Amino acid sequence: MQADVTTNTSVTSQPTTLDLWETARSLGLPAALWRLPNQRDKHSIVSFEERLPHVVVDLDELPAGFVVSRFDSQDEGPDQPARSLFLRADVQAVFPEHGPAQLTYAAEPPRAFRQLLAKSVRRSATRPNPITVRPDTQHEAYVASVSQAVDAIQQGDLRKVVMSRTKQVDFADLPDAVTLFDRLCIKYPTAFISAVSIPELGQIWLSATPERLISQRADGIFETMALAGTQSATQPDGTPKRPGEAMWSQKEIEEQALVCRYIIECFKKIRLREYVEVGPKTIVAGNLMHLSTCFTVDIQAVNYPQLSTVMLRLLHPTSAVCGAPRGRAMDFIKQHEPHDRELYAGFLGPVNYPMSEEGQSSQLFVHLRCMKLEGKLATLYAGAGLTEDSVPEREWQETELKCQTLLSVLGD
Ligand SMILES: C=C(O[C@@H]1C=C(C(=O)O)C=C[C@H]1O)C(=O)O
Repeated sequence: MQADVTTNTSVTSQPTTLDLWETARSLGLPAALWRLPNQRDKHSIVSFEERLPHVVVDLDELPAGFVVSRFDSQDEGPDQPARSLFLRADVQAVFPEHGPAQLTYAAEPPRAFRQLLAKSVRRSATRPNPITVRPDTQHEAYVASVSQAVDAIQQGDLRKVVMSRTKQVDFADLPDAVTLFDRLCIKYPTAFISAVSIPELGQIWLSATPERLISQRADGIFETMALAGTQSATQPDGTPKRPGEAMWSQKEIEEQALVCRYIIECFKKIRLREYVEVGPKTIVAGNLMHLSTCFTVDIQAVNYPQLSTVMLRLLHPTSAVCGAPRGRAMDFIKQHEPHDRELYAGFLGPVNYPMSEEGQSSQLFVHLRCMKLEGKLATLYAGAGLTEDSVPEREWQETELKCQTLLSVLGD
């Protein structure tokens, strides 16, 4: 059942995620709501800047906030560091699983803010909000572009390229992003779940991504991961597969190894050898399984305080979402994909944020298994990594499976 949001006038000193989200939305203010992998607390921030600044993501410079970056944020010029939208944490809120919400104001809110926030938002009796999935018109073109990519790879122009497609879904009524966010949190406990409202674009983005781009943890550990290779997490009879039961083909093993190599090349560029590499291992990401290798570095031990910022610039967009070599894969994507990826396959997450008692951390994720909401229309995005052994129809089926991650929480 889809919830309906109405405002009633009872005063609350205990705002919910929905109260804060709706207060921001009604004042045209940007907001982000997220839940980290394997955690239960939800976090939210509201920015009092109606138009978001574009910033260079420098973790030593930015104040606490939430960053959202386009897939092609590098395109401002070869020597320009990527620029990202930045939601400054003017209000920071943590919503523990049990116990009261804690709100902190870092700036003076607009006049109506506290007043509106004090009026709790109730979901009125839930009303069905059926969805209609628009018929796919992209199948033929997608399959043709996979064949072209395979030809280009076989001719040696490329080693790997990630081609994406979209799927559009109409809601009967305006969907409630917080209800969808809550459903994603329940269904995908190991994913990074987020909802980001960008009023100046008229968009809300929702995602349940399995892929960490970079983290700078409160304990001074840098983390990144190489994720690739995809298969269903269920047996043909519908029973869940255990990770140990996953069988990986040579194609998938090589595809993931390419992403690992790409990360190691980035470490090499900065002459960093002291990284710990664990994997590849099979991980479960909702309805899917992937191969994952985790890389960690002790930032203090290597005496490289800028490591996270430097690696972010080198890594994005990784060969897990773009391809290898990066420049040629990017050109191929621009030539062959009919849509603009916008924030899909970009990165997002909290930076310099007091996420736990241990201190601040920055946690950026690759924006996958995501959709853009514009009014009653949802656009879902999914891609597949192509190598010389790709079979076009199978790659299309892989994008269908990836769309299911979000699609499965949209209906009633
Ligand atoms: C491109 C996507 O996912 C990426 C591509 C994968 C693959 O090609 O197997 C697997 C995980 C992600 O790194 C997506 O979900 O849209």
